[in-house]
Amino acid sequence: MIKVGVLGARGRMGSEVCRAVRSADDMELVAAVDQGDSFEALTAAEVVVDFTHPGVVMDNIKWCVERGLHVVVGTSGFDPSRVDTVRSWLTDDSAGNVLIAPNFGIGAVLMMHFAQKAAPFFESVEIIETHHPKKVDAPSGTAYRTAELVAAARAEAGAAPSPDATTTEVEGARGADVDGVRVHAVRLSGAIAHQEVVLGGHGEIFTIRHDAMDRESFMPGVLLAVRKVPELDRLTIGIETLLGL
Ligand SMILES: NC(=O)C1=CN([C@@H]2O[C@H](COP(=O)(O)OP(=O)(O)OC[C@H]3O[C@@H](n4cnc5c(N)ncnc54)[C@H](OP(=O)(O)O)[C@@H]3O)[C@@H](O)[C@H]2O)C=CC1
Ligand SMILES: O=C(O)C1=N[C@H](C(=O)O)C[C@H](O)C1
Repeated sequence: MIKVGVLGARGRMGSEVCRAVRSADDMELVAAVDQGDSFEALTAAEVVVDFTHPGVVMDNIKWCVERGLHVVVGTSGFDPSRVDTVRSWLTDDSAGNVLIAPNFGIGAVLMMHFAQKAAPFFESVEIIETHHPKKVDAPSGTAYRTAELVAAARAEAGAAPSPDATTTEVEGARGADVDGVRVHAVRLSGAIAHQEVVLGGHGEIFTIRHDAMDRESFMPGVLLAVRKVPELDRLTIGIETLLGL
């Protein structure tokens, strides 16, 4: 039995993770911790799952790895400098391993993978993410990661920047620039988590779209990460390699 602790246990994702862990035959939920609770109960865990807030997740990871706990992180807000900081905490062999995944949905991971593959073949690429209005960060971690992957694939292939003749604009009209890729964030009642990667070429537009209609969709990826993180090498970004991609 893998002993699992959950941080952010009363949140939208944390509560779903607690349910999924309780239902898994090979896991035991030993700690469910949220804002204001003592972290001490987490020391009974082998793996801690964090779905909290971008403002606190770094402290949470540090607390866990210093105690040799492995951490599966779903919380968003990871730019390259945060990733480097986490890596710097894992040089000691006594530290736990960390897996940070911008998205645990199998379809969302495939969307990112296909976008990366398609990106060098089209002149233009932009990303539109749509989320529920209670989401605290923009753009989403998934959109940010997709832009990084798309930009890296285009750079490796020697692709030119997406053409854009805009010289005057109302600020924000063209979205955020992430590594040269435009990312647009929509916040909409009724939405959960949705993303389109739109690629434009000569006389054609190719759209790769993913919709998460229920937070249950993230659970197979979270449970897979919990099972695998103890045997991974220090820091892993995304669950792509766990899926054989
Ligand atoms: N990787 C993925 O597949 C997915 C990632 N996410 C990400 O997960 C994160 C959480 O999302 P969501 O569940 O919707 O957010 P919620 O606000 O519903 O849940 C976050 C929970 O964490 C609690 N919390 C805040 N600070 C702490 C702390 N220091 N210690 C313990 N608990 C704390 C919050 O308490 P309080 O409300 O009192 O502040 C809240 O209960 C976001 O960054 C989101 O983008 C979401 C879905 C999928
Ligand atoms: O806040 C959410 O809901 C989600 N957050 C993650 C992100 O920022 O990409 C994953 C998913 O999009 C849902």
